[in-house]
Amino acid sequence: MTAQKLDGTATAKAIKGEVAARVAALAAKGVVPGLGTVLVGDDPGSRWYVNGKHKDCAEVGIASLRVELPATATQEEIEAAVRELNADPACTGYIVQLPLPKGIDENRVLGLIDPAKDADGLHPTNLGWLVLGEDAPLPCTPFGIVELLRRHDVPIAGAEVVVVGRGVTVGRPMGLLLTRRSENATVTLCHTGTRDLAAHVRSADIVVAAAGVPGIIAADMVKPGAAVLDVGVSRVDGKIAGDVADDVWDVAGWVSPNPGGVGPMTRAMLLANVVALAESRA
Ligand SMILES: Nc1nc(=O)c2c([nH]1)NC[C@@H]1CN(c3ccc(C(=O)N[C@@H](CCC(=O)O)C(=O)O)cc3)C=[N+]21
Repeated sequence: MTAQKLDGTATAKAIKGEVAARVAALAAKGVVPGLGTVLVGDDPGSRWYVNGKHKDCAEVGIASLRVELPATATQEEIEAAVRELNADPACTGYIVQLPLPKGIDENRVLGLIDPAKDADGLHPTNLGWLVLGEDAPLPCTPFGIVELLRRHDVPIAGAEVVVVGRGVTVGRPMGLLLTRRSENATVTLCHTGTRDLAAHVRSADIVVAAAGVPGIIAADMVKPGAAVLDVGVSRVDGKIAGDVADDVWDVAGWVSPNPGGVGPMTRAMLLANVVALAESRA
């Protein structure tokens, strides 16, 4: 094991400390930020994530509001929950836990979130602000990946980055974020239609693996010394399997473990987004 660990657990803890200090400064002005969550159905994984978010809030002094709907909830019922949080002054920002049950129009629900309360940064308006280079809540996972790299002094400016996966929560916004002037990376966005994935990955100084295919990034695809971020979350025999094969640690310069890498950073940036929304309103 030669690669250095991109320690998401420790970095998230540091960020939570910074968020707690910002929450305390807001409290001095009489402002208590509140994070809302909308959980539909009883998927144990989703429930586990949402519980974690409320635990994180308690740790840093953010109030939390929990909305739960049964798996049988209709489009109208979910939309009503969103409207209620939009109107609730105690709710600074909120998330609708994805995925929503089959048959629900997810994009319609996301589109109804007040962009000024979009803790996930996934509202079309906020994705648009990202394209335009204006300040707005950032999608938590890409935001967390940038912070994880920065705080481990991995050079980003001028780096060749290969992102594997074009999903809306990770891959697509990751490319937008890293190509901003402030990050200045060169990004190649690979996906299932990419003809020669290995050739692309081999040229990368930074690899963001968000395909959701266990072990898709093999050691012989990685440039020696590269930074490899493992975003994939698959379950194999009840255990979390990332997109990055174990022997990549022998070749890479940095690797984010999974668990303990990008996941805790995603959670920390959600808190950072909520406190930033509260600050901009205070
Ligand atoms: N609206 C919405 N926003 C999200 O941010 C969102 C979502 N929906 N749906 C599901 C995905 C998944 N996600 C994770 C967050 C933290 C960990 C995490 O902290 N994992 C730990 C432990 C993993 C374990 O042991 O199960 C780790 O990586 O160390 C993982 C996955 C957020 N998501």
